[in-house]
Amino acid sequence: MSKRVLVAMSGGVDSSITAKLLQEEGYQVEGAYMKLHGLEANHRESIRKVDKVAAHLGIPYHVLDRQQQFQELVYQPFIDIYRQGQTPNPCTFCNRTIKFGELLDFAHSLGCHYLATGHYIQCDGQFFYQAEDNSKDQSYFLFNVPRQNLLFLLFPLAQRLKSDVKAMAASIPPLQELASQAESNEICFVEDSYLDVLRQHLDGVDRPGDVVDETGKVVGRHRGYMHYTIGQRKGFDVPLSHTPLYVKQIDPQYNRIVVATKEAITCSTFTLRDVNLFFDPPAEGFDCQVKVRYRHAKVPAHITVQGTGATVQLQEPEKAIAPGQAAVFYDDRRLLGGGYIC
Ligand SMILES: Nc1ncnc2c1ncn2[C@@H]1O[C@H](COP(=O)(O)OP(=O)(O)OP(=O)(O)O)[C@@H](O)[C@H]1O
Repeated sequence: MSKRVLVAMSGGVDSSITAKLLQEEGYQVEGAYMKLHGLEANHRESIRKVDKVAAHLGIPYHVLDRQQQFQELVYQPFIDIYRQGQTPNPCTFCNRTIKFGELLDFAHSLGCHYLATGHYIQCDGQFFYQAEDNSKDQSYFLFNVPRQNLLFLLFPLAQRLKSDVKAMAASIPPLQELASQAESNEICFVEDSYLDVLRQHLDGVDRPGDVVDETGKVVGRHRGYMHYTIGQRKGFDVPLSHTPLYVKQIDPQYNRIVVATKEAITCSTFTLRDVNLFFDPPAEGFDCQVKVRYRHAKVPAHITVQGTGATVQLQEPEKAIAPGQAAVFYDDRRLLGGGYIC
């Protein structure tokens, strides 16, 4: 009997082609759409597309309401972390707890052997590897998936280029509308700016405050501390400075940001919390390459793990080490794990 797979279907082109490819490979496919955020109109439109794709493929699909879990495990932490003056990475929370947590449990409860998504990532059951299509590689966001769950994951787009996936959809009449739609938002519940989301829940998002230098001297004004991320160079006003200044520290208690020169914001040692690894690390630590932001290049580093935390020692100092963001470890294209910057 063919193996059963649950495909996480968003109504987008990637997961629709994922379902099609698996069906062509002989899997018995069913879909699942999850209601995560509270944007009802978006759900209606997405479910309409899932329904159309499922009808074309002749597969059943489930609509799961996971709004409460999403609120608790992804959305509220996102708000809390910004309020604390840090920069969260909500997709990594969702991937750990919902997409590759709850949804995998649901797949197993149905009797499916595997869960598949339209992520651009490779997986051999033990490790993730960066996708063939570098421009779409989503490995950074998957560092926190529970290690034991990798055995049950399938990613048919691993070796594909986004352009080929779109071309494939464009050649199938019921999927054509998916091929031409714009890329989905980076964060599914942020329609325009993350600040609009924060404004719905917090006072003071746009409360101006002082910009100070490293000695504490007031040198300018800012628009509200939640507008900033460590390493940011724009969006605050320091009238008398002739050198470019960057955000070095965010002080939510006094609604202040500390700015400094580029040299002063670089650092080569920092610590991580909530570390997740796909292998057992040696006691003396290990060498790897680290990405401290999604769009940053990897840099060589040595990692020492202590309990659920770790210390990262970079070979060369980096700027913009932002608390709340993920530091993700690689061995060339292989993803080793990562943690959240303290
Ligand atoms: N609401 C959802 N319900 C079920 N699965 C989802 C949902 N949102 C995303 N996914 C799954 O997670 C994958 C990656 O999500 P992401 O938001 O990065 O979408 P994407 O790269 O634009 O993919 P797609 O074109 O399938 O929307 C999707 O391909 C899909 O398998």
